[in-house]
Amino acid sequence: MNILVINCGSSSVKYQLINPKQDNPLAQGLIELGAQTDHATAIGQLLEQTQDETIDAVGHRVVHGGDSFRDAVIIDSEVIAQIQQWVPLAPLHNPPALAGIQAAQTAMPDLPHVAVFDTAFHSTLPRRSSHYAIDTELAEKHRIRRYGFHGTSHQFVAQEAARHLNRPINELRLITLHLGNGASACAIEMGSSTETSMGMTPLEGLVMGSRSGDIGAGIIFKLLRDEVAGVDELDDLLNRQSGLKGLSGLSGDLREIETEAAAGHDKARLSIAVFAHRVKKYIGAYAATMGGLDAVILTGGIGENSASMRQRILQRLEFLGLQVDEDNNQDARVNHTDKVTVISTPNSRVPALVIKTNEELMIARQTAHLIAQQSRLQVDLHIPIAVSARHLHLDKETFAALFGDKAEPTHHADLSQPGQFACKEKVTLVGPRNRIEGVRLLGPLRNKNQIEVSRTDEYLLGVDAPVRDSGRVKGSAPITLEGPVGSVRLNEGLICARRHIHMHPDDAERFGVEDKDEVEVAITGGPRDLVFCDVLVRVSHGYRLEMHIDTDEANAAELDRSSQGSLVYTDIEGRTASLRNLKTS
Ligand SMILES: Nc1ncnc2c1ncn2[C@@H]1O[C@H](COP(=O)(O)OP(=O)(O)O)[C@@H](O)[C@H]1O
Ligand SMILES: CC(=O)OP(=O)(O)O
Ligand SMILES: [Mg+2]
Repeated sequence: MNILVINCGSSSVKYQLINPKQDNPLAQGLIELGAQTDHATAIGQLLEQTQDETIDAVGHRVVHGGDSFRDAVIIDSEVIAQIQQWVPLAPLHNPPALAGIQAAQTAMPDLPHVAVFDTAFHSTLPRRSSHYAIDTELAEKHRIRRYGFHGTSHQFVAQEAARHLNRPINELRLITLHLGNGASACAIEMGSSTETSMGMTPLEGLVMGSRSGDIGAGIIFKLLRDEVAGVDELDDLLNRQSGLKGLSGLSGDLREIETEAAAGHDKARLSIAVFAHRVKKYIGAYAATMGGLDAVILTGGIGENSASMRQRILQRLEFLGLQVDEDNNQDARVNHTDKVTVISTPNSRVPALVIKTNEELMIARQTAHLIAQQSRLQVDLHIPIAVSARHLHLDKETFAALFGDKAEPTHHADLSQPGQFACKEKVTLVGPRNRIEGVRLLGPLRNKNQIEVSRTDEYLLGVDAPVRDSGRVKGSAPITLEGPVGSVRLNEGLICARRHIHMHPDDAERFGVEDKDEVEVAITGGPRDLVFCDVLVRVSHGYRLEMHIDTDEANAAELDRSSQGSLVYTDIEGRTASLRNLKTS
């Protein structure tokens, strides 16, 4: 699937055509806007430049989605109206995004268009970090709270860092520093944003190219009262004439400032010092709010490219367990193929990583995921559910000991999985506390004994058997079996079977899952609906679509024999999407 990703700014339209399964884009470009080139003209040019490739969907970067969106959405008129609402809080970013969406929808009316929001990743901010300390009713009425931005980038580099460190993201406390023209820091605990330096608008927090970042609110009153500037002038002053640009008096481009600083320009030096100091301050703050730190990640044009700025930011953080290797820092180079470089010493307890961000790839992934999910909605997602009562599989030797040397398993009834059948033979399970009689054998015989009971059965028997995938009986619970001819004491073999779904490869393709995936299945439409998590998918040409659960699980959901569930998809990055739709019947 090829996704056209559009990032519309006030002065340019940036685009990339991406196959989300590949690191490098199929095409990319930047079209300057001007007197002759409005958004519609730019989109026209962009389509000419990509005409050799197919486009399956369009992903748009939208900076401010406020609290209206927690995830990417397919754009419709309602979504556009919502984005419009947040224009006053992102005057630099949302109007060009809306103009871009409108132009792209006009030019490509038959394609799905998806909005991916900078704010979405920060929808997990806890109350303590999203609230400003002002009157809560006033804040609520005017939707004044901290939303945070650059979420796509923070999330992308956090995932890359976890992959590089070979640690599950839900074990990590990360600080990600997106340092570009806009700059923000983020504290990420267990994969979720818990603090970030931008607030209600992208003006807050770190020093930026032309934005002031944090300043005392009193400064604004003073400038207004002294009539130094009106409201619009102040807006321009803080958004466009401050930050590195305001401090240095030169420009917002760090490269130029670094050149001048090296030549002795005092204000250029000051601007670098203030920038680095502010970032360091946030690192300390976030290490404290998270109660520790497992890695620091630098990204964005400055984070990826300026070794001297990285050095200033990270020096003297040994007390946090972070020690920079200056040679590695100087040599660090990242690109879309070699995304990650470690710049800390081997002994540094907290690694420091430079990571090439890729907001466009992240937008393409989320767009593709949403489109795939939509198309799955069109297909039949029902899964028949079979409730397994307690039963057992035996090996030849145990069968002979229980039923006699000459005996063979006798066919009673076919089971739904091809080749499997229920036998006439039954045994008694003997536990330390109680016996359970009449437990049916399933055929054909196997090479390992496996006795599958429910938790309730375990309590009755007085044993504690592990939850296991079928076939994994090593180290499982012991049990005694009694048959008509003899009894056998097994040292292992008793399990509580892990819930699973048998699928033919065609089903797996239709559901978009693979062998050994873990999925969730929602049971809806009944009197005791629930979602089964940790359901194992087992794919084989020999299987027929069916979910197997035990009697306890079926009772908990008040299921009868003809019940069906529906898959709740687990997406590429392991978060759960809300596709729990269909009902049992
Ligand atoms: N080699 C470099 N050395 C220092 N700064 C750099 C270098 N390359 C890019 N930058 C800085 O990165 C910033 C732009 O970051 P970028 O992430 O591209 O911006 P945007 O937020 O517009 O996407 C500018 O301040 C630029 O000076
Ligand atoms: C939110 C924001 O500041 O974005 P950018 O860095 O693209 O200006
Ligand atoms: Mg940026």
